[in-house]
Amino acid sequence: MPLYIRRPLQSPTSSNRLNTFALLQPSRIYLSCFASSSRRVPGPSRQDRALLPSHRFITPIRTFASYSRRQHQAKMSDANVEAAKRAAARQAVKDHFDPNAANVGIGSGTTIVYVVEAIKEASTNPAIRFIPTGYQSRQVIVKAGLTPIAFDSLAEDTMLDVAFDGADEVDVELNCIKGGGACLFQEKLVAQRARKFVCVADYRKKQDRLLTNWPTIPIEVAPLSVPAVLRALKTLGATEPKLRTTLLEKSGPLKTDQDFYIVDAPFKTLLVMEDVKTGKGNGDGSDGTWEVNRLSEAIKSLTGVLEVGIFSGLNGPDAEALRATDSRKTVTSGQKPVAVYFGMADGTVELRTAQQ
Ligand SMILES: O=C[C@H](O)[C@H](O)[C@H](O)COP(=O)(O)O
Repeated sequence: MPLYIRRPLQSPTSSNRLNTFALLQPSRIYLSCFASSSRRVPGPSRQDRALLPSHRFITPIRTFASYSRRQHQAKMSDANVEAAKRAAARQAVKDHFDPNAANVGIGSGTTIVYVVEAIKEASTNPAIRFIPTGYQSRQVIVKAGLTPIAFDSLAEDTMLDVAFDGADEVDVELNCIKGGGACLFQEKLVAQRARKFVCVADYRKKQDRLLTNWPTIPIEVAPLSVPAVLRALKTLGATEPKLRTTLLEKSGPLKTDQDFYIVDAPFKTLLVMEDVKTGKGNGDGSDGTWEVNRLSEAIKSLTGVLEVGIFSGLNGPDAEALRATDSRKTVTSGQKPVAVYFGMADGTVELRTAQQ
């Protein structure tokens, strides 16, 4: 149902109060702004009313005190999230970074900055080579005074000792959604090349199932294929897949480090394998439910899709063990983390590991 709300645009004073009407609809936001002192706040215009056959009109009375309290709470919660990321990063580095390592993968995003900070505190050994997963990741490595080396400079048989990265959401089986910051292809390359992938995140990312809090699956797509991929995603059950634009919408679609585009596809909350075993859904899309691995494969098979932002299947050590017994060498590399460190709101760090 459309929602008609009024809210202050800035902290109100008795002489000059800025109010705004916002009509929130799924596809449109109407905004009208006016200054008022003591005069009565007008309701929606006739034109707006025509657009709103069944609107709700809410007129909250907001004081300066409640306004600044909200701002203060938002700042506190931002600080909380950053503290959570830092705590998780420190613990992950303490447990998984070996100062004698040869090659270490470094992911992208805001959390990885704390991982690099903790690595730098543990060692600045110039012999350790850090493999970035994109432009921002390389910048973080260079700024920390560590030694970056491009992924394609690695000898073919060289495995990374460990790769650290963030995630947008993680489920109980350690499947991850990644790509919220438009990095996923190089992150997957690096995770698959690592003996172990260690994920670091804050409490908002810790969920039982994927697509619980995080709304969409990011997919990296060749620009030419975007219309066809959008259509195909709808047939797979994505409700309203969208091409991601830059913050300044008029600048057009957002480009990845590969000069590709990102499509964000919303699906119903995904099932884990256990859900399919216990009859919670077919998990193959036939009844509207998708199991994580099945959806990842279905999206990856679309022409024009470079990579999908679901990290699932095997983890590094499991892939290694299977490969040792696989004479045909068909086992693909692991891409799932062996451990996920979640910084919690109360300052503690929770650990989910592959064995749990
Ligand atoms: O595209 C970005 C990457 O997949 C990030 O690792 C992911 O979005 C998590 O980012 P952040 O640490 O900023 O939450």
